[in-house]
Amino acid sequence: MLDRLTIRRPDDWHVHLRDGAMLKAVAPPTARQFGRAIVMPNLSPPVTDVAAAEAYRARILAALPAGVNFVPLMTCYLTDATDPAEVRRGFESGVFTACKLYPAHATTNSAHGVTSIAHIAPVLEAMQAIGMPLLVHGEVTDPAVDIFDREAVFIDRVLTPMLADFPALKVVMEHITTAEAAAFALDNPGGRIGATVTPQHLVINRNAIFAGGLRPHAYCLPVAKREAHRVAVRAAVTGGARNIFLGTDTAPHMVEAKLSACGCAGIFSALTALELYAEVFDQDDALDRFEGFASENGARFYGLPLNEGTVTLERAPLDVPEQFGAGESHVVPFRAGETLAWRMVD
Ligand SMILES: NC(=O)N[C@@H](CC(=O)O)C(=O)O
Ligand SMILES: [Zn+2]
Ligand SMILES: [Zn+2]
Repeated sequence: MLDRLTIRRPDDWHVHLRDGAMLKAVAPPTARQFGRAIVMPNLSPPVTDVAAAEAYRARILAALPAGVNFVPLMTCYLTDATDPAEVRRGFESGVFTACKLYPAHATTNSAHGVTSIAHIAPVLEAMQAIGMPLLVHGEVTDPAVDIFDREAVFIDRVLTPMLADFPALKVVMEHITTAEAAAFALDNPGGRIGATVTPQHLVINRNAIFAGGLRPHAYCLPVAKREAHRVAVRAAVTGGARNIFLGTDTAPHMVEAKLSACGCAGIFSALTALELYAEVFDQDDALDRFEGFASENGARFYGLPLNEGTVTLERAPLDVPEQFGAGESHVVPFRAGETLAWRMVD
């Protein structure tokens, strides 16, 4: 039995670092585990231009301890009014790595998101011309569509026509949760379609949200689906699909915002991200495929060099803290109070 695993330094291709005091708290754990991270732009106000992204990047770097080797990769939040010239300038100057499509009102801080793909057609034209990836929160917002069907319906109604209209556009299906999304990624291995998968969607199904009572800490978007979907997504990940990569979607919210009559969506996993995934690969007898998922597939999709250096994990119990941050106002991590089977060796 393998008890120690050394892999190339991994990247997290979907992270929410927030801002202010929260940024100072959550940036160091992500930087401890990962060489780079795609930083989501859904601040309020959102990061919609080059100047805002440069300023945010500087705040992220300032939140890290001296000497930490971590590169935040910035994204541009698309709105109906995004200027294609600004997107192009940001990408060509190395500030923007990608653009993020939030359908308006699909998730946290998406009120300024896109109301129709037609409104961003000139932006998508520019992006496909320069090879800039589009990162998609892939859920429709039509209130007539059941919340558990919103991802699958998005593939049919939005993603498929968009890929036909912009035949060279590279797209990452973020935080996939369904058999339909996993199949779509597996059917499109050619380098045009990528997908990220969170730790929670490999571990929990929708029962976790209602286990003995309402469980706000198991609530994120896209919401966890029924067991057959978890199994399908997990099989694609631990089966070694080369266009599926690590993206935690670590999304911290203060406990009072989670435990509310209208609780926020988001699960915080940054403290133990690698350990959560390692446990999944180990359970599926797929530890030999963990490095591809964590450290290679994403970089290859984005056309970035693989990281130098390594991280090591060992098979040893790791207690997930009950809370992150002292006092009444804190963040509750994913699987708080549980013991994981792997731990990163510093
Ligand atoms: N995943 C979540 O449930 N929440 C994210 C937004 C997102 O990634 O959709 C957040 O910013 O809190
Ligand atoms: Zn999202
Ligand atoms: Zn997210």
